[in-house]
This record gives sequence, C-alpha cells and structure tokens, in this order.
Amino acid sequence: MKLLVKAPAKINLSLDVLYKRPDGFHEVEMIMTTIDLADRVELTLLEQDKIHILSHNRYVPDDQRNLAFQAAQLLKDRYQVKKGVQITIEKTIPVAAGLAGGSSDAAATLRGLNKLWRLGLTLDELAEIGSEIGSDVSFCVYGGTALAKGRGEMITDLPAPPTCWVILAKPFIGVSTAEVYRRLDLNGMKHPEIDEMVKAIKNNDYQSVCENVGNVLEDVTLKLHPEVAQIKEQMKRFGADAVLMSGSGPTVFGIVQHDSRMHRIYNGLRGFCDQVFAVRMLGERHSLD
Ligand SMILES: C[C@@](CO)(OP(=O)(O)O)[C@H](O)COP(=O)(O)OP(=O)(O)OC[C@H]1O[C@@H](n2ccc(N)nc2=O)[C@H](O)[C@@H]1O
Ligand SMILES: Nc1ncnc2c1ncn2[C@@H]1O[C@H](COP(=O)(O)OP(=O)(O)O)[C@@H](O)[C@H]1O
Repeated sequence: MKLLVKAPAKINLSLDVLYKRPDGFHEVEMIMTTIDLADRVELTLLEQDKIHILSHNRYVPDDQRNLAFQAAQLLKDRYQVKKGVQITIEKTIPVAAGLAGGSSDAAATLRGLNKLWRLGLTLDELAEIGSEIGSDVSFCVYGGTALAKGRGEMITDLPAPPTCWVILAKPFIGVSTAEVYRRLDLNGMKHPEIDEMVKAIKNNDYQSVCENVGNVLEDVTLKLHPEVAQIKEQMKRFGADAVLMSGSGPTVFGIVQHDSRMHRIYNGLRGFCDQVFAVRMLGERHSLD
C-alpha cells in the first residue's frame, strides 16, 4: 500500500522575537503561510518492522537525521506500531533555505502515516507530536495561514491573505537557523507590528500586508551574507510591492499582484540567483491530503 503526500513550503510574512527563554529557545510571534512549492513524500507500507528513507538530494540526510524519519520513529514508538515504512522524498523545496522543507516533510509523514497505519489521530494531536521534532513542524501539520507563538508551536488559524504572487529567490548558500538565533541581538531591535499584519490579513487589505512585512532575523543573516541584501535590492528595483527574507533565510521573497510584474521580477532574478520560483500562496487551512 502506497500514499503520496504533498509537503508545501512556508514563508514568514512577519517574524518577531520577544525574548530568549530559559530553555534556550526564543519566544516568537510569526505570521506563516504555505505556498505552492512542495516536496512529494511517498509512503509505502512495509511488513518488516523498519523505517527506510530515500532522497536523491545530496543535501538531505538518508538516515535518522532526516526529520521525516524522526516523525515515523516517534509515531512508531508512541503507538507501538509493528509495521514499517519506506519514505521516499522527492525534493523541490530548497534545503536550509528558511522555507521549512524538512519540517514540512516531517509533517507530511505524520499526516500520511496517520492514515497508512490507521492511527485515527486528530490534526491537533499530530501537531503536538510534531512539536517534538522541530518548532516549525506543528504549523506544517495544519498548513494554511496562521499566527504562531511560543517557540513556533502554538498555532492560531487565520484566513487566506489577499491573492498575490510570491517570487522566491535563493542564493547559493545555506543558513543555520541555530546560528542565526545565536547571533541575534535583542537590544534595540525594531519589532514588526504583528497585530497590524493580523488585521491586514483579516481585512483582506493587500496594501497593509505589504506595509507590515518584517523579520527581526534579517539583520543577522544580511550581515553574514551580503548577497541576501543585494537580492532584496534587485527585487525592489524590479517592482515588488514588498520584499522580505523568509525565516532565518537566505531565501528572499517579493510579492506582487500583477502578472506582468511577476514575470519581470522572475526573469530579472534568474541568472542572478541559484533558484527562483514564482508561486501562489495556498491561502487558508484546508485538508492538505
Ligand atoms: C526561523 C524559523 C521561522 O519559521 O524557520 P526556518 O528559518 O528554520 O525555516 C523557525 O523559528 C525555526 O524553526 P525550526 O527550523 O523548526 O527550528 P528548530 O529545529 O526547532 O530549532 C533549531 C534551532 O534554532 C533555535 N531556535 C529555534 C526556534 C525558536 N523559537 N528559538 C530558537 O532559538 C534553537 O537554537 C534551535 O536549536
Ligand atoms: N527532509 C529533509 N529535508 C531537508 N533537510 C532536512 C530534512 N531532514 C533533515 N534535514 C536537515 O535539516 C537542515 C535544515 O533544512 P530545511 O528544513 O530545509 O531548512 P530550514 O530550517 O531553513 O527551513 C538541512 O541542512 C538538513 O541537513
């Protein structure tokens, strides 16, 4: 028995860090939304009691370091599943890019194995299990658009943002999320207006969404990798209505509403950047599979 599960990437329309917690994690407030750029996770039921993982991407681990492997292992241990699974990941989401590719593969594995192993768990239960794998996994279990708090695992559902194009450009570098958080200086930082972004989304106000994008991790990654700032400048010059780095980076996204402007930015960035995509946001939460 086989199941194909879609694992979409996310962008952070807004990302604020409030303080460093005693457990070493940072208390965050983020507006996250899934986009139409997805890995495909194929799950095949195995009669042997084993987890096999396969990905043809050289940057993706083929063993227990893979977040999808960890998702399967957690479910197996917690619910004493005696069957195994072959997990094959067809990677489209750039790796270590600030787009939560690994987290989304793990979330897709949780959703898929819930069906394949007939566990009967709710999305809330899967999201809670996901939070043990990584801070972004809970959001990826639900998808859609959400306000995320805590270390990222406390999710409040939001409606779809206004319709627009998202152009993504990833330079040929990977960024370590842990290093970016470690280098973050919490003193005197300019915090984005998360409440205004929530309002803008609820009011379907495109202009206000554009005015309220913000990410406090940007300064850290821009200092480490000046090419990220150059990509931001290029996107602005080609006419994006708003430009921001996603998560800990290095992917930069621009948003526009008109097709012609989307084509101009997409074509302008190709050749300058390693990977460029023009996609839609997936909008509101709905059953991903
Ligand atoms: C920055 C964000 C924004 O969505 O995404 P990415 O850029 O990774 O996509 C997330 O906060 C990343 O989430 P995720 O990548 O799941 O992080 P985790 O695996 O849980 O943690 C990696 C490391 O980042 C740091 N970390 C993570 C989350 C958080 N709220 N505070 C932290 O300090 C910790 O040092 C942790 O060891
Ligand atoms: N399924 C997976 N896909 C991609 N990377 C993975 C996966 N599982 C584990 N990883 C590891 O997680 C790291 C971060 O990957 P990723 O989730 O793509 O980035 P980000 O945390 O920036 O969103 C990678 O460098 C890789 O070693």
